[in-house]
Amino acid sequence: MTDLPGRRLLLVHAHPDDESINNGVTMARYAAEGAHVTLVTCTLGERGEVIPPGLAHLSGAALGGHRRGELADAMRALGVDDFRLLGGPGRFADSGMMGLSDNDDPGCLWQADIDAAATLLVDVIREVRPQVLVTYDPNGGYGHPDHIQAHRIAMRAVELAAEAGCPVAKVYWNRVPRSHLEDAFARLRDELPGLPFDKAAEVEDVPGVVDDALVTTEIRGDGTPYAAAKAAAMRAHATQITVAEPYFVLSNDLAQPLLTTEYYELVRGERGAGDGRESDLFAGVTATSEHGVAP
Ligand SMILES: CC(=O)N[C@H]1[C@@H](O[C@@H]2[C@H](O)[C@H](O)[C@@H](O)[C@H](O)[C@H]2O)O[C@H](CO)[C@@H](O)[C@@H]1O
Ligand SMILES: [Zn+2]
Repeated sequence: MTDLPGRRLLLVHAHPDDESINNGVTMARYAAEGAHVTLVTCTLGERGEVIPPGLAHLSGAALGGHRRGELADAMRALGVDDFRLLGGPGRFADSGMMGLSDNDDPGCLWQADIDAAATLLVDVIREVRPQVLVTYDPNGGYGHPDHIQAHRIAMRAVELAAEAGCPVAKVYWNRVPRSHLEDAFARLRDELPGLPFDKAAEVEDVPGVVDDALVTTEIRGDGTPYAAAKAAAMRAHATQITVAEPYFVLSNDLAQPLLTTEYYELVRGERGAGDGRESDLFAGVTATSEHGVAP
């Protein structure tokens, strides 16, 4: 694998928009630094709600196709050109929110066989040979069936890839430290009267919120072009997200902070040297002949 850029990052997400919300700064930074960034999205989000009234007619396959276009626009904003749908467009349907009858759709991600879906992701790992993989925690951040399955598929694919001689050196889960969110929500509540939003979400509504001690790594984007890139990528997902920096809402119209520092928990692999949190997902990834960072 000598023709690949040195550093290779793979992100596994459930729907178009999750990548920008969770990792927009991270993806933009590493793409700008010349790393190879690969996004795998598991569904097209065809069971999502639609915010703009002018697009309210979109549903099902039409919405899925439209969100595929939003994803391409978001990737352009982040400078990422390798973005794929797991198993190809429409292979796995959006499962809907937990508890809905949509979850019983035999073609939806929630009903997918984990090993079969993970094998599709192993094909990507064999091709790209990422040193680092990012996905959700076991609860998918907030309990959405597709997020939970994306976690299960990604973690199983890492196991299968290692057995096949394609180890992923470091695996991270998306996280947000509670204390940071509490400060950000305090500011949001103060500023809410001047915002184009009526209500604020709660700290516990934010996917992946955990005690600070669990957060091993932070990728800072404040004061960099990567923060603006993230906001532009989130705006590209206009059916799902309305941005009024430094805040945004989903279709539930509950305002939450648009985070320009992104946080992670290292769950597999060795932390980089030094005290405190890592500031680089590739910290400690040693150059090797096959999978490491090129010397
Ligand atoms: C961020 C995310 O994962 N969005 C999912 C989610 O969408 C939410 C859902 O429609 C909910 O009913 C709304 O209240 C909330 O505002 C939405 O963010 O679930 C959708 C259906 O599975 C999915 O398409 C969307 O990407
Ligand atoms: Zn999602």
